[in-house]
Amino acid sequence: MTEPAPVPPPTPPTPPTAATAVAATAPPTAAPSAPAVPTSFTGDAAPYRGGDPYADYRTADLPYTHLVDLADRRLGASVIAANDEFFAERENMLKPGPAVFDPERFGLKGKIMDGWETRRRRGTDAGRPHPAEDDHDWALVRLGAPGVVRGIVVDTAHFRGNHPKAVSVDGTSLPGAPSPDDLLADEVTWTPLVPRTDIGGHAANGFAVDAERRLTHLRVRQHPDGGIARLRVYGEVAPDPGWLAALGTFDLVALENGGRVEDVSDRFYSPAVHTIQPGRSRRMDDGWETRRRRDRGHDWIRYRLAEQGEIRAVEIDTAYLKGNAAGWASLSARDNGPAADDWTEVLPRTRLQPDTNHRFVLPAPVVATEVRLDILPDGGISRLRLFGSLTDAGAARLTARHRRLGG
Ligand SMILES: NC(=O)NC(NC(N)=O)C(=O)[O-]
Repeated sequence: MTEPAPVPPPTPPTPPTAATAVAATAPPTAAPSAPAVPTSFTGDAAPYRGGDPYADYRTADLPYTHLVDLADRRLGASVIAANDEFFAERENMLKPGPAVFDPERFGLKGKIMDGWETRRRRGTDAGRPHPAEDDHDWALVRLGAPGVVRGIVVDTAHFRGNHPKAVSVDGTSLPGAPSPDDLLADEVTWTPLVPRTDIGGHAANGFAVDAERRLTHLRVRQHPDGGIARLRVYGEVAPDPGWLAALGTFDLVALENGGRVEDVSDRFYSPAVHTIQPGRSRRMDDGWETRRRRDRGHDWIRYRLAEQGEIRAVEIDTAYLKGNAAGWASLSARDNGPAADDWTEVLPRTRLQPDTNHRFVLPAPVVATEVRLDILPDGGISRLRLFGSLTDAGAARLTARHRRLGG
């Protein structure tokens, strides 16, 4: 079976976040660029003058936004501590979707901002009213899954005169579930990901990251103070091979286990990566939904497994897709090798029901590194689960990668 021709991604109709804005136009297989290079945004944005607050938002196409956001709250990321959050809570930084701005909303402490915002720093006395050169605010972020960071977006949407002058970001890797105090201890070594760099207000400030290490936590600093609307940390999940070996059978395509979406026919309503997120979908936009097709084609997603695995059981869930669930689905698999283009059908075209989890035991285990889901003719699914275990070769490669990344 030959792979269907991809349908080009559409232009999103509404003003999006930095992350979704660039995701919609980024090439799906672009390689990350090497050194940490800031975007060109610096300085204040103009004061808000009414109308669409995103009209003068500054953003750019960034080559790493097709990767998974390791700081996605839905993957389990959390801002576990910050030294100050006087004006706005640190947790806002990891919310999915664009930051919201309502010019009329004020609370008892000031303007309600959809981001993490600290108070204004002051100097020591009347003769030195300005903050010292090294004064800064910090927040500690636990990644949703340990991984290698390829790019970071510090989104200052709506922070026009109160964004930080500069930011810096460092990463570390600690086992287990370290507390904020554990992370703040002197002996923790931090790898610089983004050196202290001036950034712009009301802008998607993007940084390519060159750090070939498996990281579990980030330290975000704003110099000397200010507000950050959203933090996106793009990269590749690096699962713990010891954990996967202990589990034995697990979901080979789950994001948290190192599975990923390689390409997809349609990104119109929701990203295909939703189909491999943890847990069951909770509403329609938590799954993957395509446009209504008016041609004779069909939609599809191509996935890469955590490593070479043996798939034994499959779940295709259409939860919350009721009038728009895929009509039929089929699954094909291929294994890396000389004939890597040969797809083998492992689940024949099968009728799907709306809002239903469908379970299939495969007649024989299927060894694969990639899987393609075809849905006919269009519509959506909420989750795909591919249960099985790693082959010996897959487990060995994963262990070697883990060691290479300092795990
Ligand atoms: N207009 C403001 O946003 N002012 C202050 N911030 C909030 N959130 O009120 C400040 O000092 O940056």
